[in-house]
Amino acid sequence: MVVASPTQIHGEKLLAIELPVIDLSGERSMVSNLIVKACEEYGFFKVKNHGVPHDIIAKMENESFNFFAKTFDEKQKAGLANSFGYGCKNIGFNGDTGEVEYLLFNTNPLSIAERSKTISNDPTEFRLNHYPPMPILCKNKDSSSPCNHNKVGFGEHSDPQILTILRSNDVGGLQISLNDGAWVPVTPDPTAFCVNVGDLLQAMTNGRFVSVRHKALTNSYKSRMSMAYFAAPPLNARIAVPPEMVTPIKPALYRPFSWAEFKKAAFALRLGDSRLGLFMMEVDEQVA
Ligand SMILES: O=C(O)CCC(=O)C(=O)O
Ligand SMILES: [Fe+2]
Repeated sequence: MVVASPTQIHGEKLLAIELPVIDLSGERSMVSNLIVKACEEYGFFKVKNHGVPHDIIAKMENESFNFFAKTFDEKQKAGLANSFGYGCKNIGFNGDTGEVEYLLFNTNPLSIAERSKTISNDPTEFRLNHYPPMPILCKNKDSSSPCNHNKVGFGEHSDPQILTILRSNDVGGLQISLNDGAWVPVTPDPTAFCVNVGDLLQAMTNGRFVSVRHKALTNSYKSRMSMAYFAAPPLNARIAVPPEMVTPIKPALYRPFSWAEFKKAAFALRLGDSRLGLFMMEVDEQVA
């Protein structure tokens, strides 16, 4: 790991470190060990050699840009961003906003495959995020360097599901948060996928894997396009830690809950709120 000293920008600590990149074509047990280590250390890693053909990804990116280039009225025909639809600047239903527009899909079992109905009654979600460039007038007119401030596109949050797989074009903006409050910018790599642990996986591993907090910033010169697939269980799935992960030194942190219960709680909170906090055991309830 390359450790750099943090820089301070607008009162925030930025840290340039190399985040784990895992080659999925490697030997299986070695790949598993690297994934576990990355999930414990960061709740985040990139994968290369994932096997998804480049032309399919390029076609999706192209279609995404075509969609977002349409007029606002046209885009609104996709409907409101409920389980499927178009959203602009508003994120969720509790007043969170950002410089982002997005298209949300339910990966509908009917259109994907009849068969998936048998394994899920809560189709997982898929989301396209478009962060248009946000030009900002330079206050310092004498400055010869280009003005490149960043605005918040998607505010700080953790993903509620089990796992997120995200791919972006070659424009940066994604940052992940480390425990000490420092932010690590994720170098964009259109050939790789970013994988991050969500809240459910943190609960299922008794806090061993971290649901990483992250955000996306805009820049003043180029659009960022990201595609995220959120893997979630069926609504009635019971989220609980396997008994072997509970020990006297590491007692159960969360009470068991269903994904439906968790989703309901998440909808009532703001983007940046900690949802898992609502499901934490009281200290006197924590039994090994
Ligand atoms: O666009 C990005 O890089 C982050 C998007 C994100 O965090 C999300 O859609 O949950
Ligand atoms: Fe996210």
